[in-house]
Amino acid sequence: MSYIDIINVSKSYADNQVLKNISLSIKKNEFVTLLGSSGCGKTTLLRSIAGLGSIDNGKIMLDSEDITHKNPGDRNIGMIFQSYCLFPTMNVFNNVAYGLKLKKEPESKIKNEVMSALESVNLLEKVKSYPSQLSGGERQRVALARSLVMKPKVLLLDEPFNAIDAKLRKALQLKVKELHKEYDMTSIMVTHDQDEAMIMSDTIHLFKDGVIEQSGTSAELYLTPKSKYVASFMGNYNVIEAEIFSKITGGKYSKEHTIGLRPESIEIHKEKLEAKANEFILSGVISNLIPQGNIVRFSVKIMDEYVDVDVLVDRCSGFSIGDIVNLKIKPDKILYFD
Ligand SMILES: Nc1ncnc2c1ncn2[C@@H]1O[C@H](COP(=O)(O)OP(=O)(O)OP(=O)(O)O)[C@@H](O)[C@H]1O
Repeated sequence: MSYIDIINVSKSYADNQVLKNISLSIKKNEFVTLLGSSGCGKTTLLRSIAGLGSIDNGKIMLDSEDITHKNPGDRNIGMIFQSYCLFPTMNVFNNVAYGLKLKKEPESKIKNEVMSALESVNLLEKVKSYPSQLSGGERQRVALARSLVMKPKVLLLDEPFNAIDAKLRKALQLKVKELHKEYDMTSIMVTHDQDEAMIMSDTIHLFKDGVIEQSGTSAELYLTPKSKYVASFMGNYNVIEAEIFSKITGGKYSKEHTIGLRPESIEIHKEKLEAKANEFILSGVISNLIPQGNIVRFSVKIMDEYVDVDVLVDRCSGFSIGDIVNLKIKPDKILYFD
């Protein structure tokens, strides 16, 4: 049973059609990400759900109610933007209390709710500070508390961690997930960062030019991408045209296909290998080694092509640039795209 239904939603700005008949369903308490490259329509859809932008066609349902034409203030939806949007002349307490004051809630209730929201985001000690006295991460947490205090049914997050450094970003991502559960919310986040989408989401909707290219869990999108586009977006797939794959493997692949290989699914060996049934053993030369945290990415030149292979950092001793190596590719690791 879905909680939010986006039904055949379309939107154009002049002759630029930004949303092309989008439909998707979101369950209660789900954490959903709208993922895609810049300009593909994610924010336009998020703003339509919030009521901050109109749509040309279609319907938006929330908890079985048609909210397509409802005022933003009547939707019980909270929104957090990349740019925080805090009031610079108000201290943290008053920024967070703003919405409750507008609703003319009693003073004692406002105080309790604000302090409890600030406690949730670990900011009690900054209650009297002004936005200019806070770091980017602290400002974003104030923005989060300001939304939480209104106890929205739905929380919308538009690239909320963009302006925050990598370490704090991780901590805030986990905090938001924790609060999403604690406040019993349904959350929809827009991002162009696939790692962030994979860390946070129950379901990812990957957009491409105003349509949803694929929806699923992060594992589904990563392991079974339905197209070359999804594979390139979700991971660091080697995407190889059939003609070239036929050339380097000596096999025969239909020209209509493109081959996808995940770098971590390819084995790399210094010693000579015997190919078992349907396996490929390809010889090449290491042209580059790029450390990437817990893995090292090897770029291996085979004829005129480069294939990326990921190896755990503690398994790469003994390999150097210029070494001749053998790659083993198992048949069940090969993906075929039309
Ligand atoms: N108010 C507007 N008037 C005209 N065109 C607009 C308006 N808002 C957005 N657009 C255009 O609509 C397209 C989609 O914009 P949108 O902000 O939804 O993309 P996005 O996927 O969220 O991108 P980004 O990640 O860069 O924010 C873009 O081509 C953008 O220039």
